[in-house]
Amino acid sequence: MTVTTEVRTAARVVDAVKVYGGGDTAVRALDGVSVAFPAGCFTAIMGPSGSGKSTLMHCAAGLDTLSAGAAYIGDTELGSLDDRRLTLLRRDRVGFVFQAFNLVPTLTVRENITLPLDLAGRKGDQEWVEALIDVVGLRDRLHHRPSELSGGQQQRVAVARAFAGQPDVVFADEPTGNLDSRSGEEVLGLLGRTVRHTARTVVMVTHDPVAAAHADEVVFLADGRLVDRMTAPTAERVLDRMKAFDAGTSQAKAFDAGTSQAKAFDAGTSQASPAKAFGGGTSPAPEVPS
Ligand SMILES: Nc1ncnc2c1ncn2[C@@H]1O[C@H](COP(=O)(O)OP(=O)(O)OP(=O)(O)O)[C@@H](O)[C@H]1O
Repeated sequence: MTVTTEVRTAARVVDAVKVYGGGDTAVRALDGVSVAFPAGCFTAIMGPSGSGKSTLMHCAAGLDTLSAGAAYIGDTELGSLDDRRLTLLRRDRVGFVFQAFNLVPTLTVRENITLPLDLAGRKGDQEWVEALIDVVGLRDRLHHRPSELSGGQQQRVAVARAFAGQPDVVFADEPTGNLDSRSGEEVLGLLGRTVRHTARTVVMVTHDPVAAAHADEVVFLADGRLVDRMTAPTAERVLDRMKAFDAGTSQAKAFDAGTSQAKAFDAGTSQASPAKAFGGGTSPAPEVPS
């Protein structure tokens, strides 16, 4: 007897193309990417600077739109949704962790964790929220404000907030970029444990092979294309794979004046993302419940 196990897909893009700008200055940031992020897995997206990692994440998460192709959360095609439905989908079915934590400074740790539920007017699953608080190890800090926490603790709050509404998928954009290596390891361990213990899904963009090694699988982008995948990654193997990119692009890099431009765009998009991620409005900080 043959037993086939169907792997559910939490998010995917099909033939994804993203072009920024037009005419001579058009940049093809995604050039026909098809990739599925399996449910219950921790996937890292890696690739050289400017390869399209953030663009892929933003389009897969519904923070930006594709020029061609399709993006799905579960079976929902994002291009078929109007702005209101897309905002609701992001709020109810997607969690986000950003490099800059993006906690609301005037709210306590507990209020920050339950913010997505409060904004949605949902009570959520109390047992799940209490378990999350224990998993992130912040029970004795629940009444503190973010400014009273270390960077690592703040990011642990952001991780708990991302999972609070039991989303289909949590997207993490360089979640350890602002942390020292020890706090970074803690946050990555936490993401990995949450995926394994709760069968939730995480998709993480990172530059760091050590961070990528926490994932179940790494997908590699180069020049807006999916070029490789690696299961059961180790930091050494990921580093070796990245070195192969470096060898291939070192000549081109000598003439590359585009990197700082990419960073500037990055700064722009990561500023814009949190507002959309937590309600879709234009104000960067959500309203504070009294
Ligand atoms: N808003 C934008 N307008 C124009 N070009 C953009 C914009 N955002 C990104 N790009 C370009 O698209 C390409 C892919 O950028 P993206 O930020 O997705 O790459 P990345 O792999 O995340 O880079 P990094 O590792 O440096 O953050 C780059 O060439 C970048 O310059």
